[in-house]
Amino acid sequence: MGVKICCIGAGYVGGPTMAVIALKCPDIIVHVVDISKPRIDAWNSDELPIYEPGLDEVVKACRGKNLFFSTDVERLVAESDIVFVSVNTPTKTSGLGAGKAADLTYWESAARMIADVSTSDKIVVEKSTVPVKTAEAIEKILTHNKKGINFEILSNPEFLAEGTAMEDLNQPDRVLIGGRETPGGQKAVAALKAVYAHWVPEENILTTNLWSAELSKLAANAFLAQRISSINAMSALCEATGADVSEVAYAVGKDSRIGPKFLNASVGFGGSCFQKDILNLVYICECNGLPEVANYWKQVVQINDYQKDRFVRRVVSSMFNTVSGKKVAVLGFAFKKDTGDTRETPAIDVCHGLLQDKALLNIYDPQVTEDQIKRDLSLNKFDWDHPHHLQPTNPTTLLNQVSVVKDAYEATKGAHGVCVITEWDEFKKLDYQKIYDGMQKPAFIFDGRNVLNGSELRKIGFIVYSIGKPLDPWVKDLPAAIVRMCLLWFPDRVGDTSFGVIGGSNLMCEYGITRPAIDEQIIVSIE
Ligand SMILES: NC(=O)c1ccc[n+]([C@@H]2O[C@H](COP(=O)([O-])OP(=O)(O)OC[C@H]3O[C@@H](n4cnc5c(N)ncnc54)[C@H](O)[C@@H]3O)[C@@H](O)[C@H]2O)c1
Ligand SMILES: O=c1ccn([C@@H]2O[C@H](COP(=O)(O)OP(=O)(O)O[C@H]3O[C@H](CO)[C@@H](O)[C@H](O)[C@H]3O)[C@@H](O)[C@H]2O)c(=O)[nH]1
Repeated sequence: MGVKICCIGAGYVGGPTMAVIALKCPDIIVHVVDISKPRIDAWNSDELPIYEPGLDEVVKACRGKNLFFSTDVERLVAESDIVFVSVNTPTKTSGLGAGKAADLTYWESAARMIADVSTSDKIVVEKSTVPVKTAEAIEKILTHNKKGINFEILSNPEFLAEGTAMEDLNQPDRVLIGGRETPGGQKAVAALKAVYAHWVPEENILTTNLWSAELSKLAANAFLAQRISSINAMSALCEATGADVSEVAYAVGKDSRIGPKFLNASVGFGGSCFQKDILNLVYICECNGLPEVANYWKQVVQINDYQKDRFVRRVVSSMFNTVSGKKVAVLGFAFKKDTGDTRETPAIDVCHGLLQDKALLNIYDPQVTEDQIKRDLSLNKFDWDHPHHLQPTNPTTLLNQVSVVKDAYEATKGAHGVCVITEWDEFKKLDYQKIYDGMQKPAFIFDGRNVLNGSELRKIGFIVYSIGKPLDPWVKDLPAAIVRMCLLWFPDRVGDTSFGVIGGSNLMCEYGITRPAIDEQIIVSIE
């Protein structure tokens, strides 16, 4: 038998990554360990803890042969040659760097445990996404008890995307391994390279120094998210000008220097990585005395927040500036299709926005459970990224306004509006005539993913809003009416471009409304 691998953290990264290593390297024994017993039990059952196309088959093929899931963390770490660490690295919620910096509590406790239980030399691999220079701190922890054991630390960030994890792992664009430029460091790099070389072509295995590898992970996510924020920023301009964001994205992406990928305008990016990693990058820039660089990347997250907020405001303003007591169907809750993962999904912010305007939500997602949805709507920002059993919940009465239902037809029945938040394929194939017939009129559809055929829906009778597409006359005329009314209310502020009106529930000029209160929630500035 070859080397023994142990991976600490049986999550979205640890589980699939180790399953593929086990599949491709029958000579290697792979143990995946976790502090969460329910998670390990699920990995050992027929109902895996995560949904990822193609994962079941690989786990079933290897489990019990050279792939094992266990809570016997210390023993299995002690017995291994290579230890991957793939634990949570959430955003700090308090103290220095709160709201930005990475919280390395779980990483540090894993490193201390490795140092304490080890009786033989080990290669310790950073699989979690960590701030650049983390390896230096980890090295100090690993060597603190001076037992004469040699630890070599490597950075081997993971680039898989959820929903396509198995393809990404089978045929990675690249595998990145960073190590110390010492003979010991280079030997460790070669050992890890030999594992991936079982199936990844040599030219796709990149080796760098430790800091380049750590930073490349944050940089790659920042670049990807930046493309989405760029096209989303354009989507707002498209709506203001009559351009179509899909046409713009196609035309821009045809430039081979730019390329077509990651230019789909959306209600906003979600997922456990982009926001967290960019905030982490921002913090690192600030700590290194680079506020201009920090502000540049911060804007990617700010545009994303703006996009989610803009979507909610469109929904509310289109539906006569109030959704109070109205049923709104939310189709999709996962942060993207083909995953049951809801971490940092834009659905959470959209639902919160609508709930605060007193909407009654009927939520349906093919892969997300009612418990998960209600939990997500009750969690404070950033608390989702802790091991499940350590997440603090925050009971909220807003949940009284939420129903989670079993299919899209049930969700839309009797609804005033439908919001498509996740691009699940099944939403493209629904019988929209049937949905229209069952809804209140006028019936609204807000397509946050541009997956529906707007002109077909308009023929049925829907009022349609699609991100970054020419606006339906109904949607378009509303803000204009509000501006006109505002000019009457505040004639002294004409020409003051900093001035705007809220989209609060009492505002709809052509429906006999009262003068609105002004607050920071500006939706229309008066030009
Ligand atoms: N999800 C992704 O697509 C993705 C992709 C690339 C990188 N990453 C990074 O990989 C890391 C893990 O992400 P994830 O999505 O797999 O998280 P996850 O929450 O799904 O899994 C982490 C697991 O680690 C376990 N854990 C925490 N502390 C532990 C400890 N001391 N000992 C044993 N187990 C412990 C938790 O119980 C949990 O099951 C993060 O740093 C993340 O940023 C994630
Ligand atoms: O054109 C696009 C592409 C994506 N998204 C959204 O962006 C988010 C993230 O999507 P994606 O990147 O496909 O999924 P993740 O699983 O979050 O993967 C990202 O984050 C991982 C964790 O770090 C990295 O490993 C991956 O390389 C990186 O793609 C999702 O909400 C998508 O809907 C868009 O809105 N428009």
